[in-house]
Amino acid sequence: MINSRLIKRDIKNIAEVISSVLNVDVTIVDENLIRIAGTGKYSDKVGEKVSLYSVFKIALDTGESFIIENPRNDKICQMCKGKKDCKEFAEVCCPIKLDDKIYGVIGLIAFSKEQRDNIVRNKKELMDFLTKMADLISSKIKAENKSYELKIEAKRLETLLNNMDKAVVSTDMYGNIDKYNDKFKKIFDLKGSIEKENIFDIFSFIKIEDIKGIKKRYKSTSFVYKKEGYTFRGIYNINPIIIDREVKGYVFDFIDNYSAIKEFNEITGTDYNIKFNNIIGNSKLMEKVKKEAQIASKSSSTVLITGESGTGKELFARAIHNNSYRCEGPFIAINCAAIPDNLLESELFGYEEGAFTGAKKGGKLGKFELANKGTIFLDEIGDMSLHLQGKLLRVLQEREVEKIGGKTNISVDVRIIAATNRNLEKMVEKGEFREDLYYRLNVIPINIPPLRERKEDIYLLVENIIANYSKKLNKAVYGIDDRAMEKILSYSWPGNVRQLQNAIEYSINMANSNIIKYEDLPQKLKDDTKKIVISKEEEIIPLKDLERREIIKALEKFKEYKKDKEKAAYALGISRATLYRKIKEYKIH
Ligand SMILES: Nc1ncnc2c1ncn2[C@@H]1O[C@H](COP(=O)(O)OP(=O)(O)OP(=O)(O)O)[C@@H](O)[C@H]1O
Repeated sequence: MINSRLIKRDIKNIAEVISSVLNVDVTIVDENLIRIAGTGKYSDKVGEKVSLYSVFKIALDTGESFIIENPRNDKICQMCKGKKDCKEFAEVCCPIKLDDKIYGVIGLIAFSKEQRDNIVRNKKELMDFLTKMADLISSKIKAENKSYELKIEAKRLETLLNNMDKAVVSTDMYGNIDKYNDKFKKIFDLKGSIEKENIFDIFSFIKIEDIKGIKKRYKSTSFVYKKEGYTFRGIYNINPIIIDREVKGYVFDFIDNYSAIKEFNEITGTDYNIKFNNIIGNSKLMEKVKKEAQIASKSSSTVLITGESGTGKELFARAIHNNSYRCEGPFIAINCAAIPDNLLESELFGYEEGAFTGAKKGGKLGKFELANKGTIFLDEIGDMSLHLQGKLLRVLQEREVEKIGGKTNISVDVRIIAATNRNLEKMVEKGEFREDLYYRLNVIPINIPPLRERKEDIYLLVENIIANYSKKLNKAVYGIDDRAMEKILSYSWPGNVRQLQNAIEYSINMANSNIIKYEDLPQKLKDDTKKIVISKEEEIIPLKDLERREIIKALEKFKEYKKDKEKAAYALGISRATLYRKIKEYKIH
């Protein structure tokens, strides 16, 4: 389409050149037969549509050039509506072609015998000249199309950049800025045009020497940006632009801590937006705990959740967070038993660049900093070393974090929810847990009772778990038969809800009808009958002994396997960290 004003002006000039060289009137129409240029008699008719039954239409349709030496008598003129009134002495048509597409036609009209003779005499030269003029117009259209495409491309890129969640900026290989999105200026509080400014002058945390010639993505480095009282923390990546194995520039992307956590949670699927009504159970005991937790969610005091493994401590912690005024902030969970002590320290408190050999460039943000304005969930707090307990106590008292190798403390606004399945009071008595920390943590205690103490909840739990897992496993299992349910109700569930979930998942996998039958249940559950019967006849076995025995059994069973501990923990319905802890606790070798 010949749309732009610029190109129409060029075409008008070309029409005038042709007219003055050949001394004839010129008309140029576009592909819709609209006159886009005209000289002499036709100069007033620009913008009008020429007849559908004109020779222009034939030139458009056939893509052929032709000369009509005897208008009215030529066979082309026979279908022309204006034949009767035609005053033309000759006519020449030359299509404007570009890449097999016809964009219009140049037409010359002779209104005198002299003009006609001139045309007929110089037929060949005239055609060559017109073809060249048509090519000139085509090249202008081509350039125009290209610039239009580039404009669309630039707009598309700009829209794409501005719709990204991240702040993005691109530079040449020396760090001179060429493109950036709105978010980039916004989050770093940059005013006016920053084009051609050097990124290394804006950010002191990135040095050209560090990235010069890097050929791989420089990933997930934390930064602190400070500008006139404005502090901004986040994570950045540097992506080199490589052409023919040479670095031609860089694209930097930045994300603030809060969005980074949100993104992480979305990717890992951990940010299930748990609310209190997602916690299943309507037993009196459960209703009471939920009520307590709901009250706790409205306060900012520290919460200590106790309960056996798999009772839903993390679930409650999430529900408390999501029901609190901090719900828009991050929820960061960390398992204190799963990480070795020295790593746990840097995970929790972070470190400064150069704090120790092997410390990452740019340092590391600790979970406390990441959880700023949100909640930190310290799971298995009973497994934290005394040294770290001291550091945690300082955070609770001062609301400040001291980074490893850091010179200044960073103040944080974080709510702490701690959880444990160990008896902290006993640990305090034995000197294994700091008493002062225990009281600081135990401001709002919440105890989740084990499943065996609230068997009424099992009905609802089973119903929900079946619905969830049959969907997940894509199996049409809708219920459970009485015998299987009886078994489930009589079992003691040392691994609580997590173990129940595992058992139902297993049974759905085994089921070959729409309902779970007794035969589909895990062997461990079916075997349990015998034990219960025997123990009833003989003596009551303490739960701890039972637990120890089952753990040994599971470890024996999987000892030849890869990831034996993981498999044993799965079979027992407890987490790997809990298994390790219990191995230690029961002194199993
Ligand atoms: N009342 C409940 N309603 C629904 N799901 C539950 C309930 N209690 C626990 N669960 C589910 O059981 C599993 C274990 O729960 P969670 O991880 O919260 O337990 P935990 O007490 O923190 O365990 P651990 O001490 O081993 O870390 C999760 O999948 C959780 O969703």
